[in-house]
Amino acid sequence: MPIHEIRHPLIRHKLGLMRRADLSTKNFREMSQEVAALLTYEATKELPLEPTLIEGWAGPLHVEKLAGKKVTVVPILRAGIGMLDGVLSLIPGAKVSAVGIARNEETLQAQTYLERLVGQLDQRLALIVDPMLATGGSMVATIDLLKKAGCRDIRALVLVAAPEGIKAVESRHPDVHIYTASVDSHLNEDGYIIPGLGDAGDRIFGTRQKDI
Ligand SMILES: O=P(O)(O)OC[C@H]1O[C@H](OP(=O)(O)OP(=O)(O)O)[C@H](O)[C@@H]1O
Ligand SMILES: O=c1cc[nH]c(=O)[nH]1
Ligand SMILES: [Mg+2]
Repeated sequence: MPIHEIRHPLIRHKLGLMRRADLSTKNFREMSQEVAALLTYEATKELPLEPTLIEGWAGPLHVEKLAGKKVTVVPILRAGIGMLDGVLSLIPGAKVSAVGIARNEETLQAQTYLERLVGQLDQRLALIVDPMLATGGSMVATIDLLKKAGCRDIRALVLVAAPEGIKAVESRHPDVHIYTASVDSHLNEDGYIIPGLGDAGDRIFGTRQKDI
């Protein structure tokens, strides 16, 4: 099942606060990072481990370490930056590949303006971060770029997902697992998620919020 709605009490509580229209920019930013960290915990639950021999305080000892692919975090600019540090708080050694995509407000088409993929993506697990999965256009475009660069193990972390966006990702990229704090009801006529969070980029960057 490629969609994972993480119904952890801490996530439910924080997301409930984030839905408040009067939440300050500071608190919205902090909670975006906190929920991102909690989603990271879930998205990495099945990562393989391997035994390694270390010198412990009482002598040689077998412990476990992460095996296999290293991680690249892929924030979709701008709003994805609001989740980046939350992921890095748990995976501090990860590489970061930035993708800049802006949704045209009239057509809702995703337009790519930056592609800065680093490292050997064919040997890495990519964790895409973006607060909102609405029509799915931005996420599908990002996955297209990563696959073109050879990446085969891709997971998406989003704060809120609309059924329309989930369907779009599932039909184009059924191998990509989506981890979200909430599957919301639907999109409104302007392509905003209901109940959603409003314009996540504006709330994270403190810019004007569109009248929706
Ligand atoms: O699923 P979609 O219909 O593509 O919509 C979701 C995208 O829209 C928002 O970004 P926006 O284009 O507003 O850019 P910003 O992050 O620079 O604010 C959001 O952060 C997603 O990237
Ligand atoms: O609800 C939405 C949809 C797209 N982008 C946002 O920031 N919010
Ligand atoms: Mg925005």
